[in-house]
Amino acid sequence: MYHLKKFNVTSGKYRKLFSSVAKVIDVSTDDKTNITRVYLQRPPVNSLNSHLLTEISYIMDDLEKTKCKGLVLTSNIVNIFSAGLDLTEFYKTDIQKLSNFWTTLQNTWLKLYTATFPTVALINGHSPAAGCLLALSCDYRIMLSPHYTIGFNEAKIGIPAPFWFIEVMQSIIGSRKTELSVLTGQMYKTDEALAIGLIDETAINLTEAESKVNSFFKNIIAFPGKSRSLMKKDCRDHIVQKFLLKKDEERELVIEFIMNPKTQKNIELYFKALQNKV
Ligand SMILES: CCCCC/C=C\CCC/C=C/CC(=O)SCCNC(=O)CCNC(=O)[C@H](O)C(C)(C)COP(=O)(O)OP(=O)(O)OC[C@H]1O[C@@H](n2cnc3c(N)ncnc32)[C@H](O)[C@@H]1OP(=O)(O)O
Repeated sequence: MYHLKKFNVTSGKYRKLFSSVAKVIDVSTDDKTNITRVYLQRPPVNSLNSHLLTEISYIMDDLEKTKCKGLVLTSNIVNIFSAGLDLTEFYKTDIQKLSNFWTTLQNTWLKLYTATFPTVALINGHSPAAGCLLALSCDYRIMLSPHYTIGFNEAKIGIPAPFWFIEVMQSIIGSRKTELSVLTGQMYKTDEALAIGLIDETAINLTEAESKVNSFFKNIIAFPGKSRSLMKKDCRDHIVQKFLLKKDEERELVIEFIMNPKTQKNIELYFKALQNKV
């Protein structure tokens, strides 16, 4: 359950706006700029389960209502931005739970992708699969170097990345690079990601990253009217419309695919490999 609390913890630069019972997210807003920082903090690896996705979804709703001027999406977990979807949501589940989970993912993604305010991903750790999607769905990406990786690795698990994951990547790095990337399940190091345009800037530490985040917002914050958000809508609308058209059909395909015993076996093996890695 998510609560909006406008309590004034104003001792620091930021005032706390939100709190959630399980605290899988921390949120703070700069009083002067009305730019909000959302920190994912679901141990151990910020994997996206129903609860975390629902929290993100509520926050997106609240930020739209409170006329947020900008969102910075980042992580409070050391070395991890997000490990992508929580694979336990796929493993030994039932149709109703899976259906609810997928619907939550779809709805939450749509809110992030169509946010009317500017969004920046400060990628301060590894970002595979749906973690990569979160970052790609923001308007701008700044990633810490050199140790982290980002990309769609779904091919390696034996589950296809959904068409809208692929189309978002295509809109950023183009069709050929996306095809090469998803078919090989390639994870890119920070500098490689910059070279193919998957991210916009790199930073050697958090201080430099924050300074780049501030420059991004400084450039656009004074733009008058709604022209920026209208153009963002135009740039993304072809993906959004296709997504809305196919959303229900896709959920059924996902259920069929994930519930298949062969897929369950692949997920089990992948989990074992994760646990046994040296
Ligand atoms: C036409 C038909 C279409 C049908 C389509 C069907 C389905 C579509 C769905 C496809 C979409 C998928 C998107 C996804 O996001 S799938 C998830 C992909 N994510 C990963 O593969 C990440 C795997 N994890 C890692 O690579 C690493 O854990 C790491 C994130 C780089 C962090 O490494 P490290 O710091 O070394 O931590 P550990 O590896 O030791 O992990 C700690 C702990 O966390 C567990 N874990 C890791 N990732 C996940 C995860 N995604 N879900 C659940 N649990 C995860 C890991 O097993 C460890 O657990 P233990 O401590 O118990 O060992």
